[in-house]
Amino acid sequence: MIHARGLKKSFKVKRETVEAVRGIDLDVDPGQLVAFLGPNGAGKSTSLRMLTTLLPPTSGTAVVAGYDIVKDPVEVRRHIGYIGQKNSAGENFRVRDELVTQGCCYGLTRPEARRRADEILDLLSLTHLAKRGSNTLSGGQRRRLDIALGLIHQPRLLFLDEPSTGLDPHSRADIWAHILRLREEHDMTLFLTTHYLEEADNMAERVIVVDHGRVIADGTGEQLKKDLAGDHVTVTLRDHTESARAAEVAARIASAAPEIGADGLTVRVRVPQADIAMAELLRALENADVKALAAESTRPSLDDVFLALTGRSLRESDTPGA
Ligand SMILES: Nc1ncnc2c1ncn2[C@@H]1O[C@H](COP(=O)(O)OP(=O)(O)OP(=O)(O)O)[C@@H](O)[C@H]1O
Repeated sequence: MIHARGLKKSFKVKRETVEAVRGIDLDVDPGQLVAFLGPNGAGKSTSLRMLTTLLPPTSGTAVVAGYDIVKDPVEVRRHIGYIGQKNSAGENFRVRDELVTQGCCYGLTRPEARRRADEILDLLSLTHLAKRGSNTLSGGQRRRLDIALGLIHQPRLLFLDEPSTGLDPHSRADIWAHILRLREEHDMTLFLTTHYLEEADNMAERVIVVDHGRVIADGTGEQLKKDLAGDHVTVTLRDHTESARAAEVAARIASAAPEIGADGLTVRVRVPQADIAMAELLRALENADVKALAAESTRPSLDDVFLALTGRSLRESDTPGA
């Protein structure tokens, strides 16, 4: 559904060149739900805008929904939906009229556009709001209308740029319920950007992490966490003089060298499976006469994956892509 090779985009800003996207290779199969995750300025929107033909690439190629983004941009646009960060709905139209107008813009006859508008209103639970002005909708309702507008021509591939940003938790959950429904009931391919780690982790079957305009990780959330961050067990010791011995014991079950805390009272060790390893470690410490006061096991998050890859936390990262 998406095949990109060496996709690059740089912008000239005064005398400087901003390398927003530095060479992205990508293959997305039909039906996948892909989250494109990265800190502010990583190049997510620029990549999306190239794939949706809104921006020409500086170099590289991409075939999207079967058409080349440079040679056949009109065909690409006919076969995809794109929901940008800004509201696409106008201020002064009624919800259903807006959808019908959009349908006509895509070449549907007025009766076809009306029929399609009604289907989509139902799909996005907007039927009861059909006659409302779009400027009277709540943030979540308006976002659903944006998605509806992107679906009027029945694309099989939908790009969403930060679909849930700026919404309250309830509306975010609601948007996600609708996104998942689109995928399940209509077999759509969904490619979305987000910087909400939990959303990417819980909802997407594939997470692509970008940083500084490059893909730095690609896989299921579980795979990335297992391969790149791993489970950890942290033991708090009674006596800091025992930390070296505790680390020695911990090293026997570790998948990486144990870390001793600055105060010498904690030993943190990466393990293949935290629940099994914790019991094993406590037993081994007891056998070695090392007294443990407490033990805690932690499963990694996607933020730990990002930290392992870049040395920075994704939650706090706000670095420009250049
Ligand atoms: N039109 C432009 N002119 C100059 N620089 C730009 C332009 N558009 C984007 N950039 C720069 O390119 C880099 C990537 O921006 P982009 O918007 O793609 O990042 P992003 O990952 O989508 O960030 P965010 O999560 O904040 O939306 C940033 O450094 C940005 O300032």
